[in-house]
Amino acid sequence: MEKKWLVVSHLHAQFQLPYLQARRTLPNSQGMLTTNFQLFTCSGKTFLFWIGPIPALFSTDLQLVKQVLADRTGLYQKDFLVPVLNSLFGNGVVFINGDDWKRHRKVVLPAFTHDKIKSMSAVAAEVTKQMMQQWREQARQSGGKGAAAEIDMIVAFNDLTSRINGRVAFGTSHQDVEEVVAFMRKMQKLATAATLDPPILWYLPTRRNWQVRRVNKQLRSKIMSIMQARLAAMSGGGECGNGDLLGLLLEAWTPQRRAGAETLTTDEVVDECKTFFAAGQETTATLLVWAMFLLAAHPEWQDRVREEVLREFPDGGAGEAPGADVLGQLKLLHMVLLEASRLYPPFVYIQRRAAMDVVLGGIKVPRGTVVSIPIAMLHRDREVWGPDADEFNPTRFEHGAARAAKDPKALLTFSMGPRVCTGQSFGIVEAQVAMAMILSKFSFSLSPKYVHKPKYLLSLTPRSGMPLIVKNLDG
Ligand code: HEM
Repeated sequence: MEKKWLVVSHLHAQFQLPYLQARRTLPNSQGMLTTNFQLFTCSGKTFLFWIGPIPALFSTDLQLVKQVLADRTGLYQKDFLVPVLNSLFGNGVVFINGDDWKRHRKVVLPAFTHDKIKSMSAVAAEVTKQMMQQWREQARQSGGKGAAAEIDMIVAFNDLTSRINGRVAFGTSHQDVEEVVAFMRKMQKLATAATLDPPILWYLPTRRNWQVRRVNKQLRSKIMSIMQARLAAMSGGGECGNGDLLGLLLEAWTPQRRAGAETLTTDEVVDECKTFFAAGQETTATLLVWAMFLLAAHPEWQDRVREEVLREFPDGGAGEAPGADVLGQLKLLHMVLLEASRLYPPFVYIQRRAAMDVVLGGIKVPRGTVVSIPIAMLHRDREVWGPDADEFNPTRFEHGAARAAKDPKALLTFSMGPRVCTGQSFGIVEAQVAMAMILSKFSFSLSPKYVHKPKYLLSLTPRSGMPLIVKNLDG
């Protein structure tokens, strides 16, 4: 085949769509996803579109996608296409490249060791216990039959993961943690709203852009004050580490970068704090929301998983964190989480930008081209996942993620290759702990008010909330 730009002419109408509009319309619902996917399969899996003046390849060709994600030579780089993401993540490990990325990754990786995940699961259990207490109270107050309450899972899980991530990042005792969390949530809301603006507004001094700057400044000064307080405690003979992310970052902190050393500047420490929260909070909340939705929509699976939880973790509601041995036995729960993350991946798309001219899947790709990787669509490819790709079928993960589809790397919830999610185990364990505890004490079903209309902004969430009727099993 001649190597040239591949332009699928009868998708011309789609090229006209501004990129973000396309982003909003493509994965809107299960039906919409399927329709668009058929459009792609019948017209080739890769096409060209434009983000303003920037050419972009959109591909559902798994082999091409793997070639991009597995690259270790720096051919495909991360890039902020939406400037507000810069305020949300800063120059943290998610968006930087090259030697800077290696240096940052080396500093933050110890935050994700087995021991750290173990202490995180204790925090997750404690915070989940508090949330369940609120649910019980709401059920009691509703006075409804069988002590049930309607609870919006989006609100509940964003609150839960904010508190867990805030405490894991900054330690459990610091009074400022709640404030940092509130600023981060504000920034996330502003960033989400900004993704809907026409791109030209991203660069103009709009009211929203001023707000972003203001909140970013407040956030930075709050993180700085936490850093100063920790340093003061250290100079008074206290512990620097505290075992949390901030402790690790402070160990690597020098106000000036020293060449060749694994050090972080002040701004880089602040940005890594923001990144830890921005990369891990909403993603894990989204995974929990969709897992609960799927179990509410498939009560037979809810019963099966609850049975497993009660067998392996009879003390679930008492608030003890299930240990690694218990989590290892919750196989059905793990399968359900993987299947939820396949059908509703929190990151619907990820992107890279070609750092030089390359040939990708037989297509000549000029330097600067964006490669857009639609994880949600790849996860529903019937050729890869089988004819039931659109169905909820956790048993496909019975023998692990690598054997669930025709290609062992087909599950891209956490991406793959050198830039794979560092918080993968963290997010999964957090979700396992919360789900195990909830399942052991509550049953849940979809509220009649629920409307199935997923929308994708920064993550894939239900457009009008996720109200579930939650029933206290203890009556
Ligand atoms: C269910 C939860 C999560 C999902 C679905 C998820 C998904 C992802 C994906 C798809 C990427 C790759 C992004 C890209 O290539 O552009 C990524 C990267 C990353 N994630 Fe997660 N993530 C989750 C939880 C977390 C948590 C809890 C943390 C930390 C607290 C975290 C920290 C990171 C970091 C630091 C990166 C950047 C890695 C690098 O570029 O070297 N993630 N995540």
